[in-house]
Amino acid sequence: MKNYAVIVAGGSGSRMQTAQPKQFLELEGRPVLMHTLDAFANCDLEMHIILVLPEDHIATWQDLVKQHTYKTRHQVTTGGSTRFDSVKNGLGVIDESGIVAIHDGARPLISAEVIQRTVSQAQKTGSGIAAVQMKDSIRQLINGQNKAVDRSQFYTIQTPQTFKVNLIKTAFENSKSNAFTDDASVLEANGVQVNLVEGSYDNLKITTPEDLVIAASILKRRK
Ligand SMILES: Nc1ccn([C@@H]2O[C@H](COP(=O)(O)OP(=O)(O)OP(=O)(O)O)[C@@H](O)[C@H]2O)c(=O)n1
Ligand SMILES: C[C@](O)(CO)[C@H](O)COP(=O)(O)O
Repeated sequence: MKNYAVIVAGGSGSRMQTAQPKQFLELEGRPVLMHTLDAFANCDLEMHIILVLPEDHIATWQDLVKQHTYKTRHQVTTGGSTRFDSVKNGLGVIDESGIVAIHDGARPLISAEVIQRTVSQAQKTGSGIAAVQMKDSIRQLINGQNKAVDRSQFYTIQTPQTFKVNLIKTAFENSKSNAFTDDASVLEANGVQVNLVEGSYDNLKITTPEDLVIAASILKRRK
């Protein structure tokens, strides 16, 4: 069965508040996205990598590829106005059955172990979603009052979110909304229960400026 990775990097990174979208910013000497793509290229699953980029930043990426003499094989397609639309465009490139790992370009610290865990689970059950248990105490707002809740009942959801291709393509095609923040929710809304696997606390999403500092220090620790 063929393995695909759809790396979504079609966002504008508004919360990062930088001139360039965060996926192109430098992290330990290379753009964030190159770390992300290489994690999939080097994970021993022979993945066909599909990179989803904002239409108006394809030239930015091409310049970076030249500047870094970047050789990792990948296919580029354009994103849409929401994450859902970008994933749908990425899935649209795939015309064979197999397994697809959908991953945020903005999660450059993903490890081979977590990728492999999601792929194995998806091969067995149709889906494998990286998740970690909450570490903080949490409270829920109910009718304006905040109430303590049992954190052992809650997970923080990450990517990769990995699926059998036919299952997730059908869910995206059937969806009437594009307001989902992740792919597991699209499958669930199509009536299919999703399966979680252990993610990693290292697998942070670069969202606000301090995340870049934390990511750089994790990469230094790995050297
Ligand atoms: N239209 C969009 C929006 C988001 N993404 C991607 O989805 C991932 C997770 O989204 P998020 O962190 O929210 O990225 P942005 O939308 O770029 O950030 P922000 O919400 O701060 O603007 C990122 O890799 C982002 O590039 C995408 O491919 N297409
Ligand atoms: C898909 C995701 O990374 C799972 O944690 C997340 O939902 C996407 O990020 P956003 O900031 O909610 O767009």
